Amino acid sequence: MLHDEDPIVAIATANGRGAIGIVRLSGDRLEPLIQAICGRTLEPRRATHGPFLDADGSAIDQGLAIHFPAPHSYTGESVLELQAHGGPVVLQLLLARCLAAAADVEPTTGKPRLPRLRIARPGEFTERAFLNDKLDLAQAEAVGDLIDASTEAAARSATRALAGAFSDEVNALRDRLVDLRMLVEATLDFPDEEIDFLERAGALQRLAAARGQLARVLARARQGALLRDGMRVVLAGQPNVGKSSLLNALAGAELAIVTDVPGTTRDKVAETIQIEGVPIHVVDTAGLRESSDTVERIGIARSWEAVEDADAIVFLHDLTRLGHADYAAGDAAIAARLAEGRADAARVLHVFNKADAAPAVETARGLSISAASGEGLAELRQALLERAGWQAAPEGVFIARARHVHALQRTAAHLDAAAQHASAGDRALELLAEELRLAHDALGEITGAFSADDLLGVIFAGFCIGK
Ligand SMILES: Nc1nc2c(c(=O)[nH]1)N(C=O)[C@@H](CNc1ccc(C(=O)N[C@@H](CCC(=O)O)C(=O)O)cc1)CN2
Ligand SMILES: Nc1nc2c(ncn2[C@@H]2O[C@H](COP(=O)(O)OP(=O)(O)OP(=O)(O)O)[C@@H](O)[C@H]2O)c(=O)[nH]1
Ligand SMILES: [Mg+2]
Repeated sequence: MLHDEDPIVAIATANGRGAIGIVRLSGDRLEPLIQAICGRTLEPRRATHGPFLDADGSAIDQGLAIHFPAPHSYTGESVLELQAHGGPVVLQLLLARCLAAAADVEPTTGKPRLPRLRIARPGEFTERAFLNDKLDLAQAEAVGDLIDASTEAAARSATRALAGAFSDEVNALRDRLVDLRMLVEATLDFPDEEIDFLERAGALQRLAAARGQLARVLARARQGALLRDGMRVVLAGQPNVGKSSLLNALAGAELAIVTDVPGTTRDKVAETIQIEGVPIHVVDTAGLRESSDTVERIGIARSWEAVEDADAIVFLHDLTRLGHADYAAGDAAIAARLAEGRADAARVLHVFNKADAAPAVETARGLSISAASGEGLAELRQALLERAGWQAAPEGVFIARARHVHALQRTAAHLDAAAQHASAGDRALELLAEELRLAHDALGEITGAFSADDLLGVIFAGFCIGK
């Protein structure tokens, strides 16, 4: 599972640029290396100040060394941390020294004194933590999500998932499914009893309760996935309606060029903003119109590509020009093209700009805003959040991935099928058992914990059917 010919290979990385940088090693039998680099043995888990020695005995740096003997470490293996000054050169020297020391051989026997040491692959420390049961899969993924978090809310929810908030919910659900499966599997051994027995044992209420709990976890996982991945919003509309002005107003910075010349924006300008901690990837586009200018035509083609990719489209209109026939024709052409795309009515948000200079439209037609004065922007932010499906206050949310949402959806589908097989019309006990097994498998994919042995263990421990 470690993808290595030699399972005791140790891995190393050098991280950090700034005040402090760490060379971190994980593997087995690190003691000879500690002796070589630190010139002494280290008390377990105690930070010790001293020189990091080069091969000739000179000091590469003075720093803190910590040895975490297995299994009480991040990876569950023996870990050595050399906490040095955070300059790239000093860290590279230290890393090279570790690799060289590990390549060193016993003079008398010619055998290496250390396990092979190589540079770690990305994520390999956390992968080893997972393989050694220090973290489950959802927690290991949360480590990556914490590091990549683009907003404070995303970071906090990743920390919650890393601490096990998501895994705990999944495991509670799994325990319910295991209980149910035990009952159903036991019933299968008594053909006379069938579903009536399960009914009397309360299995069907338990199934419904598990389904309800799953729906709540799914709703929270969806919120978590939104915090992680955010939503792509495209600002589209005719030239000069104020798309670039709106991007700048939402971002609070002069990102895109604004002029009164129609056709100012030639290429996409993208920025990630956050609304209540939800990352919103906003793309400003070239104004949509018929054009004979080569460059502008390419820009407009890119606008349409952005529209295709978007989760939501802000179709921006200009209140000051609503009455003009040319303008109305331009908007109608865009609306027609939007209607050709995939499920677009649901993705399009009509927004009317320049409310500072012309009367607003009635709210049924869309939001009236002013990119210039800021009027209506709070409502627009709320409307975007609503489009994204954001409901929760971020406090309770744990980070999640599309993979988790899909696994939960498949679990839900199998539970629904199980309920169908349990129902009066169907009463197919074997199929009910099979759907519960599939639900259990799908759920187990989230934490990576599922294996058939787990379930068999529980069944054999919980029941003594005498077979
Ligand atoms: N210096 C340093 N800081 C770091 C890390 C690291 O590896 N090194 N981490 C890297 O991501 C994170 C902290 N994660 C860690 C998780 C577990 C253990 C650990 O020693 N676990 C042992 C003992 C637990 C205990 O005594 O409470 C264990 O699980 O047995 C260490 C760091 C962030 N900060
Ligand atoms: N009165 C008023 N003028 C605005 C508002 N928003 C933008 N404008 C003006 O409208 C003109 C066009 O603004 P832009 O933001 O460049 O418009 P655009 O939609 O990006 O235009 P293209 O890039 O050409 O497609 C500029 O003169 C802006 O100052 C607004 O809310 N009120
Ligand atoms: Mg523009």
